[in-house]
Amino acid sequence: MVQQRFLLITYPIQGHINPSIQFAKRVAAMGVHVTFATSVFVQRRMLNKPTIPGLSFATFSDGFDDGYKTTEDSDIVSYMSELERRGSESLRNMIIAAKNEGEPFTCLAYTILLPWAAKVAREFHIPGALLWIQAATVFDIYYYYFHNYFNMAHKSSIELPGLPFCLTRRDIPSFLLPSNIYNFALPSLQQQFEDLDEESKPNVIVNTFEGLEPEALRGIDKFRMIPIGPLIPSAFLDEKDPSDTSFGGDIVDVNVNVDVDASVEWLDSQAESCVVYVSFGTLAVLGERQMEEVARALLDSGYPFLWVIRDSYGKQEQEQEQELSCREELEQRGKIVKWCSQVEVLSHGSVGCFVTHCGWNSTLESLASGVPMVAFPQWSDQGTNAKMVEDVWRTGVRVDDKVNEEGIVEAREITKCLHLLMAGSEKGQEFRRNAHKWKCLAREAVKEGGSSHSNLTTFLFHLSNFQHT
Ligand SMILES: O=c1ccn([C@@H]2O[C@H](COP(=O)(O)OP(=O)(O)O[C@H]3O[C@H](CO)[C@@H](O)[C@H](O)[C@H]3O)[C@@H](O)[C@H]2O)c(=O)[nH]1
Repeated sequence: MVQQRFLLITYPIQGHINPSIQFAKRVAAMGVHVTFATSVFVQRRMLNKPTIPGLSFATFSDGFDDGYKTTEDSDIVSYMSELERRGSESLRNMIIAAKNEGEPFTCLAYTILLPWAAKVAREFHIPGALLWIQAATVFDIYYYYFHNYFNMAHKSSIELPGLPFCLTRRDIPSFLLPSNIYNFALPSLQQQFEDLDEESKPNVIVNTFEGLEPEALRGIDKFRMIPIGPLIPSAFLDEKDPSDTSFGGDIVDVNVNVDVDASVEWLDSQAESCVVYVSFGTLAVLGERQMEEVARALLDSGYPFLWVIRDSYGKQEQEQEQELSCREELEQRGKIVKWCSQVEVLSHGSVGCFVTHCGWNSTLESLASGVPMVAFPQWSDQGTNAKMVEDVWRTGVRVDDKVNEEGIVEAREITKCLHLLMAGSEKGQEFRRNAHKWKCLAREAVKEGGSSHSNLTTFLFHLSNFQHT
């Protein structure tokens, strides 16, 4: 039997690192050797990288080994092309070196925004595998968009083949809307889909599970969609490995003193299901006015809260963090942190609901922990995820983002959503019951013999057969 060796490359941001590092750990636990590669800068800042048999780490330079500080779209566009140039070169070198050492890679797996990795895989005749770290539904929507099924410039809502619900503008990934102002993502995604079109039945490994998105997973015949999620540390899924309590890829600024235990210690002092947990992920930067409205809602609604307010990543050093006007009162009534172990927080018994931007990882982590959500999407795939949270899985309520012409969701709207989930209303109880149901189904999927576990085993088996033929 050929020893399987994966080279897994991931785009250097937290929302991509977490699921891919978890994928690496799962695959390594099945006897595959995995080399996990991402940028020099990000890997230097990763806290507690896992040390498990079969998993090793490699870096490549993206041209910003001392950090990358901008959120300007034009800069990101040039970053992406530099990443492609340097990343492809490094991948080639890694593949050649491994071959020369007699330990050649047998699969090159890559996450989204790195379509050039597929080209390198083809160049060396190594099977490539896309690890799609967003919802299967989002994959389908992009597929239909790039195959000219719809254009939101002329429509206010659409129905797509295989998807059992209608999508309005706010449910569509924001990059596909006429209002989109970012140019860095779409060309890369388009390239990805064009590359997949060249293959006859490409494998797409998806961070979801069968019960969660059955129609989307089967919607497009052209692909073999392989749901293997949720990709969450095993300890939070009741799996066999209780020692796996973190992703192991937290990208924390070494200059920021982060006490990750402080949040859990504070949660320990709170009553059951009474805390509102608030986080908008690792990229979104809420404007000053929006932050004030969230703060007002937390104070007005009266529930204890844990709120993650990160230092804004793109902020220049000379810029001051904007201080909230009611910061002192907030500190008295709840807890504000710069970072926490979100998976630990969500699995804590005192958390009653999650105010989330609906990044795909946060959405899955909340589902797998049985925590109902106030969906507060910002951009990218988050509107689609919010749609499913509210209307498909029915585990939460979405803020009405049409309430204010400036695009600000006002405090009273957020407060209304919080009361709906926290004050024992009939609808809130229904959402809580559903959240519990999805938690059980997520756990079923990943346990031995469950659908995600079996799918991953089968995928690895086919891959090793491929090498024999
Ligand atoms: O204090 C914190 C805050 C976040 N996290 C973790 O960071 C990850 C955040 O991922 P996600 O919820 O997906 O949000 P983003 O960081 O915003 O992710 C980006 O990448 C995702 C995957 O492609 C997309 O779904 C999002 O829209 C995009 O913004 C999750 O695993 C969280 O558990 C922590 O551990 N502690």
